[in-house]
Amino acid sequence: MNPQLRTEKLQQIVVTAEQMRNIEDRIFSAGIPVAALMEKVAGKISQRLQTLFSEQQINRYHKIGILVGPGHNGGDALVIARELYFLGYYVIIYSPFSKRKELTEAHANYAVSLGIPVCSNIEELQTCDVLIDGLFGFGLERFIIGEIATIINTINTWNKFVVSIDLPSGIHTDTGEILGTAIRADFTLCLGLWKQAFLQEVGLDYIGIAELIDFDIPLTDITAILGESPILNRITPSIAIHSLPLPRLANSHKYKNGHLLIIAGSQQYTGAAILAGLGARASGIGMLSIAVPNSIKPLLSSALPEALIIGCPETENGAILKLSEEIDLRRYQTIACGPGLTPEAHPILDRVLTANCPIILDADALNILAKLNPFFTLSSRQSPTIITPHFGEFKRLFPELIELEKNKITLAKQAAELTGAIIVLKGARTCIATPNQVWINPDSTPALGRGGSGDVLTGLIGGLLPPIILAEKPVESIVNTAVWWHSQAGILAARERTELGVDAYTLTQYLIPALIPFIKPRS
Ligand SMILES: NC(=O)C1=CN([C@@H]2O[C@H](COP(=O)(O)OP(=O)(O)OC[C@H]3O[C@@H](n4cnc5c(N)ncnc54)[C@H](O)[C@@H]3O)[C@@H](O)[C@H]2O)[C@H](O)CC1
Ligand SMILES: [K+]
Repeated sequence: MNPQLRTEKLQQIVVTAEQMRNIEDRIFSAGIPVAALMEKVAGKISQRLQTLFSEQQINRYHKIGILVGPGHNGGDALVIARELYFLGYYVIIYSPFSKRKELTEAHANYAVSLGIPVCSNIEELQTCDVLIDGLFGFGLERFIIGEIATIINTINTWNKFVVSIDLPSGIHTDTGEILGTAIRADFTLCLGLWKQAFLQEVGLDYIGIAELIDFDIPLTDITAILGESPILNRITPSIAIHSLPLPRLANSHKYKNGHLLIIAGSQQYTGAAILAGLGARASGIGMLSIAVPNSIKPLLSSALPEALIIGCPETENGAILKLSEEIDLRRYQTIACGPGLTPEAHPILDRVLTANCPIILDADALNILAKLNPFFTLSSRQSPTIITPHFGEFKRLFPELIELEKNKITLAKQAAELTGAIIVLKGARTCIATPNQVWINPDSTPALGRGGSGDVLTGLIGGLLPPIILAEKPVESIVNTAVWWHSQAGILAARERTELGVDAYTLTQYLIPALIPFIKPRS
């Protein structure tokens, strides 16, 4: 297989500890000796460490401490210690365990025979410039307590540059939970396949920058364990780009690119409607209509001159009372409803739920939905429904699920199964769940954690959907695209303006620039 295609495919795959073990068992039964695989893997890590060290201006005069655990994560660390030693680095080994797995023990003995220094007291590592964490990998099976916990806590207080092998020691491979305590890494080199922990939010602050080290696991072995269409997937740039309605047909016109209706805003939250409109603008939507309370129509018209702004009767407090007579829901390929509505706009949700096109419900539409028996309401819909809750909104919608389950990925999947809706559970690792599959957006930025970001996303999803509906393609892939694109815009904006400089309006201005590097110009 072409190496680029392989890399692309691997970036999409996610495994649990059990699945990794099963895949590993298959390759061991096929004939590769465990020791040979460890050499190969640790050799690749050593190569990557050399480039990483030079990026970090770490040279052979710096001292590198190697933390060695009892299992094969520790074995990897010892092979790395040996390779770095041969390359001329100043390494020192520390292994606070009386018992080690046989192969790990053999590598420890060999390292000693070579004269690599070993220390017996954690304090001796305090003079190191870098620490390589090989205490535990995916074999961590219980809480870390006692002396090992103290060692990890001590290391964390030093603020050294730490590179973890496979996972930061102490992180649960599947849930990302901290099992008592965990190493706070600056960099984590995940081995072979992405473990679920990297897509969970709880462990993110411990993982640092994460990178996958491919060690040539045959794709057939991966497929044998995960199946042809795995349930859990990572969104990759090429998957996201592939679903965009590009290039446009040469004879395209506005109606071919679809018509979106956004129902949003109130006197209190005018900006939410504008931000959703600007999100939709970046999608390239053919026709954009925005229904708002009458009194804010002039503001919307000046912010979005290309859109058709429809003023609606409003309540005393300036929320939409009912949709204007001129709105015929059959005219749109998608309706996005919610940003800035306020709960007073509750009568309009009943009407939106009757629409025969895909609908996106966000913000106040979700708060209103929470009071309407969400399971029944959503599962009664015939056309696709996309809901975009953050965790707080999700809790209000599905309190029954939260009582039984903590894992966000599982929660989103359960909600999708029970409602038939596409659940976009927003956060640092947004997951998009349908009844059959879950996709996770693996890259984002905390810069997006501020008011208005979600309104932009709702508009963007809304604007991307109509051409997909007209082309009769499945809707979920474009939802993934919108989530990925939105966070790429945040990442680019944060890079150019710092993490403080990404207000929601600025974010809308980065949507197109974030896409440009990924799009081939029409030749
Ligand atoms: N994926 C692969 O194909 C390869 C993985 N490699 C590396 O091996 C580890 C997994 O190795 P394993 O020996 O199964 O597990 P660990 O090293 O993570 O540790 C298990 C070891 O630790 C003991 N233990 C577990 N929990 C605790 C605890 N809380 N306190 C104390 N001790 C604990 C347990 O009893 C075992 O003895 C993987 O991550 C990779 O780094 C291969 O090198 C290459 C192929
Ligand atoms: K580790």
